[in-house]
Amino acid sequence: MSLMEWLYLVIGIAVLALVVLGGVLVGLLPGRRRVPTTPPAEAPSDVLAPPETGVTEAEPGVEVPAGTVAPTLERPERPASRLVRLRQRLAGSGTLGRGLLGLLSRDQLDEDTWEAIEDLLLGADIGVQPTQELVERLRTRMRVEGDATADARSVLREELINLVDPAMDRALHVTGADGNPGVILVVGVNGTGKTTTVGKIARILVAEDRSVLLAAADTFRAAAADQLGTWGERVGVEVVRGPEGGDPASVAFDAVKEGVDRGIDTVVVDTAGRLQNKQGLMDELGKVKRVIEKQSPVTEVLLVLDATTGQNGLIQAKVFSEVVDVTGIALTKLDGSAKGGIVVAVQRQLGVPVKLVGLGEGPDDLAPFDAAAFVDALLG
Ligand SMILES: Nc1nc2c(ncn2[C@@H]2O[C@H](COP(=O)(O)OP(=O)(O)OP(=O)(O)O)[C@@H](O)[C@H]2O)c(=O)[nH]1
Repeated sequence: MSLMEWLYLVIGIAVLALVVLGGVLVGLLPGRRRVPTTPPAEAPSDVLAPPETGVTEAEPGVEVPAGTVAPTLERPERPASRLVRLRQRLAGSGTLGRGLLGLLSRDQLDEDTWEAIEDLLLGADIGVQPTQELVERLRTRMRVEGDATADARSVLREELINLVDPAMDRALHVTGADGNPGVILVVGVNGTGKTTTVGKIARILVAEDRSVLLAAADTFRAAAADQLGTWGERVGVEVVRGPEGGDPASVAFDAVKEGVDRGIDTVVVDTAGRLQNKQGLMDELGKVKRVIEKQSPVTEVLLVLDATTGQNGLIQAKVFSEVVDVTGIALTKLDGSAKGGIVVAVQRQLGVPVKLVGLGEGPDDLAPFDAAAFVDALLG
């Protein structure tokens, strides 16, 4: 190779080296790093993927605060079957029936037997007058229908049902006229189970798909309003209440007004039952009723009576029936009384039908009263 050829070769290699070196240097300059035109396939999905925290994805537009649990409302039992379910709760049920049947089935219905029958009836709190009437009817029928045909059980059943009076209107008047709410005014001596009964009535109405509002017009006892609040909460029923010691009539008025404005089906008003004097009670209950009726008529005045208080309870109940026009009786704690005859006595003395019976402390242990089902429970 000639000298000139060697020279060209060296120059060529030098130029090539310079080009390569220049390219490398340009590539290393800051701010000029090449951005790929196609982003890595995973990059966008990394941004949208839910964080791996185990939190459930929220629905768009729906806020779910952490730890929130939707309140579950209870579905109360429908009232139709309650008396049958509760029949074994009638304290001493069967004892009276078995005792009477045993005596009536004797071969000889002598005077001693009739006296024993009378004693049994009186002991069950049926009352003197109804006992005499019943014994008279039984005597006649057993004599006329004779030994051969008389079935002591069916005779006794029929006569007891007659005594309880199946013809009485026992429907609870819960519906108002002209689109107004029905208004149930609940009265009675404190401690008879009045507030509890108001709560149980609310459940009966809810079970029948009616809208309900409760009025805590027993402003005398603050706990009564709280108690009602708890009953209401369980079935989604609101309670209108006022300040402790406030005017009961004003609470009742507000509740019924709200009932009218909101198109509520039934407003149930709980009242205080202090019995310090008849005039005071008359003034208070009279005012409550008058004030309610500026909004809408009272459709039912329900007197709550404790079955375990016997004659004493009846005397107290009578005071209420003189003060306010009672249209029905709720007889509570019949499960704690062996004297089912009180049903007859109370109807006779007050002249109004027993419409509901309390047969326990459970929330659905209040049943519509039915004469035949009651007598069947008594007969066991
Ligand atoms: N065993 C039984 N207990 C009942 C019945 N009805 C109510 N009670 C109980 O009687 C107690 C008194 O009931 P309350 O409703 O607080 O009495 P109240 O008459 O409202 O008293 P005030 O609110 O002061 O008027 C409570 O322990 C009730 O659970 C029932 O039918 N059977």
